Amino acid sequence: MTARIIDGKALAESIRNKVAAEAAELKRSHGIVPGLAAVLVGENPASQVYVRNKVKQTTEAGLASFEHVLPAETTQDDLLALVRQLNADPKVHGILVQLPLPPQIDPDLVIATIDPAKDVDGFHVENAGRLVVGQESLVPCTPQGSVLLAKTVHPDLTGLEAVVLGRSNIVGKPVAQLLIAESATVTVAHSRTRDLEAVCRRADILVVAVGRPEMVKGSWIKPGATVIDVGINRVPGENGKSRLVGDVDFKEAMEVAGAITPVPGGVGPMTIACLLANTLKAAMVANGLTPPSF
Ligand SMILES: NC(=O)C1=CN([C@@H]2O[C@H](COP(=O)(O)OP(=O)(O)OC[C@H]3O[C@@H](n4cnc5c(N)ncnc54)[C@H](OP(=O)(O)O)[C@@H]3O)[C@@H](O)[C@H]2O)C=CC1
Ligand SMILES: Nc1nc(=O)c2c([nH]1)NC[C@@H]1CN(c3ccc(C(=O)N[C@@H](CCC(=O)O)C(=O)O)cc3)C=[N+]21
Repeated sequence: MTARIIDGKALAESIRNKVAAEAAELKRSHGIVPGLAAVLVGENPASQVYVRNKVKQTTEAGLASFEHVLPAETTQDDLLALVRQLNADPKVHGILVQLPLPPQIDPDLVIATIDPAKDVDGFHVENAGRLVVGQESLVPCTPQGSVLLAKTVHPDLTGLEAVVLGRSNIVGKPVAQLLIAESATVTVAHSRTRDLEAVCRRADILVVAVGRPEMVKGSWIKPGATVIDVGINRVPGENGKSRLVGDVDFKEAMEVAGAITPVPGGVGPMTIACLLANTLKAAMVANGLTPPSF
């Protein structure tokens, strides 16, 4: 069997087009341009790819993009001062502080300082808590994108066996919460899980976010399962160049899975599309308007 490849690029493009149309209408009817401020501290190579794609797609969707690139030595106080300034800026509806941050800065404190209404990453405890209890919130982008991709294969996830490999606050845990909300039966596996391979093999939907290049092999996958590969890993490629691979061994998985997201072209583009959708949503809610669903 050869798995169907889930086209994250195409779905992301359709979401971005919808954001662009809604943003144009918002500008025409209310004179509001949703603004996204992104803060990058230091020079993490993975983060730079993200920033580059993000700025381009933000402006293409008709949103305003405010980039703040700070040196790696930036103090925590200086970063917190910038976050407070962005909280107070009426042109800024969404704030994203790129993670990871350099060691002198406490990421929890930075996230806690972001106005929850502008927290388009959905990392603030207020948004994380709202997601858990099922209240309206800004939902983390990568988890939102991952579940939207799974739903292209299974529009109704009710009763399906879902395994999430990884329990980080930014990916694994919110993915699990979204799958619970979709009425899947959810198992969260991590580095202390016993017999990981057997746990993964139970999954109808396997979402992998471990940050280990090609760790999940074909033998870990139930025949016909849907595999959502969140991993973005840069590994040495041919003639000195690097290439991107996921956390799943794509070649092996293709032989077993029913459907799989590629890397690149899977979850990555969806993360950015959902970020733009969250920024539009934040701008509309800030102005007392009802945002569309995506
Ligand atoms: N596509 C996108 O837009 C995005 C992609 N990513 C990618 O997703 C991946 C995960 O990111 P993130 O959640 O931030 O990573 P973290 O490092 O924060 O979390 C990794 C999780 O995987 C678990 N884990 C690590 N090694 C193993 C192992 N050998 N066996 C079982 N479990 C293991 C850890 O377990 P434990 O908790 O026990 O330590 C942890 O829960 C990365 O490749 C990252 O680059 C991230 C964000 C966005
Ligand atoms: N506060 C915060 N929020 C994040 O969401 C966040 C973060 N920090 N730090 C870094 C990670 C990583 N991340 C990516 C998003 C999109 C692509 C992406 O667009 N990937 C494309 C293109 C890759 C390429 O250009 O080759 C793809 O997979 O097809 C990659 C990586 C978001 N992250």
